[in-house]
Amino acid sequence: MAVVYRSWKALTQNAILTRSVSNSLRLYSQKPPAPVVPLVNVEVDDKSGVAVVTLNRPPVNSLNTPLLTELGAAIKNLEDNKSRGMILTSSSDTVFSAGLDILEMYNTPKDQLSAFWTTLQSTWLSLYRSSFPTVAAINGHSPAGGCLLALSCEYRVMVGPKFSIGLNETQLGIVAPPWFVICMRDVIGHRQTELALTTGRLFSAPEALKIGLIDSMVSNKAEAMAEAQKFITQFAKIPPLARKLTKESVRGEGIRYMEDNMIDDLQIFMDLVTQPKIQKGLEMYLATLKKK
Ligand SMILES: CCCCCCCCCCC/C=C/C(=O)SCCNC(=O)CCNC(=O)[C@H](O)C(C)(C)COP(=O)(O)OP(=O)(O)OC[C@H]1O[C@@H](n2cnc3c(N)ncnc32)[C@H](O)[C@@H]1OP(=O)(O)O
Repeated sequence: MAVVYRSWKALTQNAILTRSVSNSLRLYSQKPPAPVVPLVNVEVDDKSGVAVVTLNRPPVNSLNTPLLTELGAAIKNLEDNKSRGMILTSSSDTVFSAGLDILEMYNTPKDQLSAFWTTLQSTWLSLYRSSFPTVAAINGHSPAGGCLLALSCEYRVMVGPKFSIGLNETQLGIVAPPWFVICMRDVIGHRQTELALTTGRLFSAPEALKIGLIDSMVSNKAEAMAEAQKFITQFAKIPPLARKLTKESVRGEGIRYMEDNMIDDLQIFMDLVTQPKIQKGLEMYLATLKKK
């Protein structure tokens, strides 16, 4: 028995030695690890104290769990540091955000699907109810979840005329949840929301301006950033607590909806999105996106 033990031990030690030599050799032959690039960049202007939060997930800033987690953490950090304001924009020249990452909803294990949706819920809530002023500088297309992010800010400046924005969920055979609807309705009103959402319409920037979906149209990102700064500057003389409580009061319906219905909302999402018919629809939509 002792002999067997000794030889087994020798064998394992030998294996450890061989492994560590080959690991070292592998280390020498490997390229250095790629730097970890943040999915969300935050730059705070020293003078104004305004933070520019840039979505940075090429090619289209589709919102997956890691991106939403980073965005949520960035907002919490600004909240903790009593930020003067936040401008949300994109590192892409043509896309603000392509909305939710469809790959997070297609053929996804239930635990991941649930983590994805709860991350979206909590990140959305922290953006929607943030105590500091928020502006979306929409420097590219902004469908569905991208439009939701923009709607959740207090002011929208969009680069036009060629980019589009809207809640196009019905065109994909899915349904914009009630909190998406509340955001849209609070910005463009009940009638326009019903028309826009039932048809899944995407609006060009001039059309969006006409119905009040965006507040301003500019011709490039620099102009968008300047106008966003200007919007935030007007709050310099407003007492922050009065501002925060007023914002919470105006946005009370959306905030309460999420606080009271987080679990039901998750359950409805899971039930709906895992239906074979919806999965087939998402598969076909992904295929059309890839074929373009
Ligand atoms: C009663 C209550 C019920 C509640 C039930 C809830 C039910 C679920 C609710 C879910 C709500 C969903 C919200 C969403 O946001 S769904 C996503 C909708 N998004 C879109 O429709 C936009 C799709 N994308 C585009 O239209 C274009 O990509 C865009 C105009 C944004 C940019 O065009 P561009 O030509 O610049 O880029 P490409 O189209 O070539 O795309 C590049 C690659 O990116 C991939 N892609 C694009 N969009 C997405 C996406 N949203 N998710 C994942 N991947 C995406 C695209 O396939 C290309 O990939 P490849 O490079 O691999 O080909």
